[in-house]
Amino acid sequence: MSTAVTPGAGTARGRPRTDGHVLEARGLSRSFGGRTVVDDVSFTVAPGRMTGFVGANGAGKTTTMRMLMGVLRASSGQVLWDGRLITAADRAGFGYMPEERGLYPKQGVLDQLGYLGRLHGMSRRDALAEAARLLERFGLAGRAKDRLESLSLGNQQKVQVAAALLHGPAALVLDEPFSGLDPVAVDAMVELLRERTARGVPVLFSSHQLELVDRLCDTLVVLSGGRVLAAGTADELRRAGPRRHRLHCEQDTGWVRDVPGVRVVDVDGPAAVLELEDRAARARLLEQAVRHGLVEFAEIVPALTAVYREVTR
Ligand SMILES: Nc1ncnc2c1ncn2[C@@H]1O[C@H](COP(=O)(O)OP(=O)(O)OP(=O)(O)O)[C@@H](O)[C@H]1O
Repeated sequence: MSTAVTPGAGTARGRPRTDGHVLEARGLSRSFGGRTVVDDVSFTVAPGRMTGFVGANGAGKTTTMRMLMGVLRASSGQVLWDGRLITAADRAGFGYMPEERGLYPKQGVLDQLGYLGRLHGMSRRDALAEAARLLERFGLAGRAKDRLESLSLGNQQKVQVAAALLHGPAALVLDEPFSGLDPVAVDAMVELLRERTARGVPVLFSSHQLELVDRLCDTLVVLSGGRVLAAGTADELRRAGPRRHRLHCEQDTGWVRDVPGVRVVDVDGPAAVLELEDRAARARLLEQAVRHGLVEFAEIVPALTAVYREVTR
């Protein structure tokens, strides 16, 4: 099923801000040796919104993010910042966590962050102070003087995130920032990212951890085979799929098969999962259900994992 949903004005996590900047991919495509791996991809990352970028291995997420950041040239299409063509100066103000990471393994953690902060125009003092604060938030204050390569991979990852956040970026583009992090580190990172969105920063991150994406994201972009299959809030994507209800009675629910306007997805003894054609079908169903000892009738709110499977099927 292919679903295209335009993000609405409000979300379960609050109204989007209108005072920040908008990052936009417009018709981005990229081919390698004649093979198109990103094909006419368009989406926006709104100010103050956390946008999750999901899709199977090889769907084209990293390639798209590289084009957004200008480290890879697009075969066609544009990247816009506040509705105009993005510039190198705009991008220099972004925080980017590339898939290939790219800090210096032999350099000390704090020194390295201080150096990166200076590259972004911070004073040495401010860069070191902010780096120390971020390391503290990630529980790495005691490792500040250690060489990066002496840290575990998960801890190196936290330093990478700190590097992306250090200079107060105007937008964040993060390629799988959560992979390999323990649950406490995930929580610390969620909190840090939420602080940024609360200030109006647009955040785009890719992830294969759908439960996390569900918990964190205001908006989702689902990529498959280099194309956008669906985009919208998690609630909009849920609503775009079939609406299902769970019925539970005291007696066997096999009778539901004979109720006009009711499509049976599954019947298992006293429980059934159903799709209803209209309100009349619902009324007919409930009338019968009461006679069979109705215990529960409720709409099923699908997990994002189920929605994802549905749209990529
Ligand atoms: N430099 C390159 N040269 C040739 N093919 C490439 C290059 N970079 C990416 N590809 C191909 O483009 C496709 C998309 O890759 P990409 O890394 O963007 O996917 P992804 O969605 O980020 O995957 P994953 O979830 O595994 O990281 C893949 O088939 C990949 O092999």
